[in-house]
Amino acid sequence: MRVTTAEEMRNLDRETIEVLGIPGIVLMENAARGVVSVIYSKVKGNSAVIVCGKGNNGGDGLAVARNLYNLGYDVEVVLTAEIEELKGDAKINAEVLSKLPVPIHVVKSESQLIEVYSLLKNADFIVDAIFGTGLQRPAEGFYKSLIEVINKSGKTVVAVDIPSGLFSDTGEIIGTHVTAEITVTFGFPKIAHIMPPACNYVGELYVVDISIPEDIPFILGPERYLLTLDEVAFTYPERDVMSHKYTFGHVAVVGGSAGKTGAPVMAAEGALRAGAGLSTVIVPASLNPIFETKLTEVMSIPVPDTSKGHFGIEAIERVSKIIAEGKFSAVVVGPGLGNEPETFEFAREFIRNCKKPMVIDADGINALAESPEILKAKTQEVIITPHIGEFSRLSGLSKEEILRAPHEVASEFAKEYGVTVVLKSGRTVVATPEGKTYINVIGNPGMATAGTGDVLSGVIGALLGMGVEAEDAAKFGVFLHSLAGDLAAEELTQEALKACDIIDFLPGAIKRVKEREVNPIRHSLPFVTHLREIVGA
Ligand SMILES: NC(=O)C1=CN([C@@H]2O[C@H](COP(=O)(O)OP(=O)(O)OC[C@H]3O[C@@H](n4cnc5c(N)ncnc54)[C@H](O)[C@@H]3O)[C@@H](O)[C@H]2O)[C@@H](O)CC1
Ligand SMILES: [K+]
Repeated sequence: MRVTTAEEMRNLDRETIEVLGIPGIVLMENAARGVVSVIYSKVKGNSAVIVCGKGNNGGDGLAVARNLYNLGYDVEVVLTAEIEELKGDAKINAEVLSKLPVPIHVVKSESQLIEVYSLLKNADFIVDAIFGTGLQRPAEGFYKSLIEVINKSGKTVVAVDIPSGLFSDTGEIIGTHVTAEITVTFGFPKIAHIMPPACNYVGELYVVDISIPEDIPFILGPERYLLTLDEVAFTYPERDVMSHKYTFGHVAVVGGSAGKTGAPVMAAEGALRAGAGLSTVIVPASLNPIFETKLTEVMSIPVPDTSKGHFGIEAIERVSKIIAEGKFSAVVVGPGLGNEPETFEFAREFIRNCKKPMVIDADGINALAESPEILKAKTQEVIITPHIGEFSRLSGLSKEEILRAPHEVASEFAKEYGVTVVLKSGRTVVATPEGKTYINVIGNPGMATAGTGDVLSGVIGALLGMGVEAEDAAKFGVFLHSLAGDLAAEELTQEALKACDIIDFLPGAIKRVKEREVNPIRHSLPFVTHLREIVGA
């Protein structure tokens, strides 16, 4: 499913009305009835105050008021303009409502906010329809105070489209805004619904199909999607009776250094659990006895090292030869490599030489920071999996610049360097060399613990090793890893979760993904859908 900006949504609304010929008032009614159906099934109480602004978001609110009234709710409306000042569909809805016994309090000045506060205090819940996608600047003066009064009331707030004061196009907070328990949005989620910190104030997100088709070719602008199971094009291959281990690929993990022997092990075991037929770690020889002790199914190939327990330049030729001549179908380079200058030189040269599909992670990425152009010369499938700090070193952007719009910076980098980027954070973004982005909304903060990135690199490596294209391997790998993290947290708590648990819960995640029925009807989501249902996890 698309994730849109306010302008893209306006274009979609306009085209649906003008080209398809669905009247705006129908879209507004669909929107309002979607909000009401969420209220009906999710919100306790039967008295509501609907706070309406003077644009179409307010128009939605007025239609919500009528629909709630029709269901028997006790409804009062606060409207920030005279009915005569409204326009178009919002005005029609205000005129209709004014003929019903629903009190409409016109409130335009701060002095009236005491009265508003007592109205709110007497209601069971509030519907916030002050601003939607039309917010142009931070809420100030009267509007700022109105929003503060809503927040101070302590009542359950259902936001229409977006909590008023949040700006649709960014996860950044631009000013005072409503904090909602539930947000019901229309058509498609907006960036603010998905990206932090704004998404923290949205509450439970529902998306209503208001009759705007997803595939209208006239949405220009960057292709930005939620990472949903439907977007994940990959399905595991059937395991034929005559399958053998090489049928499912052989992943090589190049990494490890003194003090960091766990990282390649987690990557290699993650790869096996994600379905790889074979998995081998290629490690500094002086550490090999440790690997031999730790590993059971995973094999190890020791390579002469600096004798201080990390790879140096003398290992370049040997490792390159092992990879070139071995039956490896994918390579993961980076887990636990360490950051010695000679190790970085090893990593750069190895990456330059390697012709197999590869995942570059951790210190493999740090090694590229001084010469990222190495990536441009790669012709095979390449996926880089930086966290924010690694991406900052690689791209030269500050962490603040990255966090402002991770989907945009990841997309720019992927296009410029021709690689698939998995930019890891609480909202991991997969960006393709064509510039498409997929934002992951599953997973949990319990996964912010050492080693989870190593597991992810192994999972993605396994998929690449099965011959899956980089984009699908990255998307499916991120999805599966997050789902395993959620299943692990459910059983073990977020606090206790550690990286190896994700490996242990991969089987459950694979089972869930395989069990999910693929519905033959495209976009066959119900009329009103919770974010989690959309994602399919
Ligand atoms: N046909 C459509 O376009 C549809 C629109 N829908 C609703 O319409 C909304 C968008 O409506 P609008 O474009 O009318 O915009 P909004 O209703 O979001 O708000 C715009 C109004 O607030 C004013 N405004 C903006 N920022 C302000 C600020 N900081 N301080 C004070 N005033 C400010 C604007 O001048 C305008 O009057 C969507 O969020 C959605 O709720 C839905 O009804 C579905 C169909
Ligand atoms: K709103």
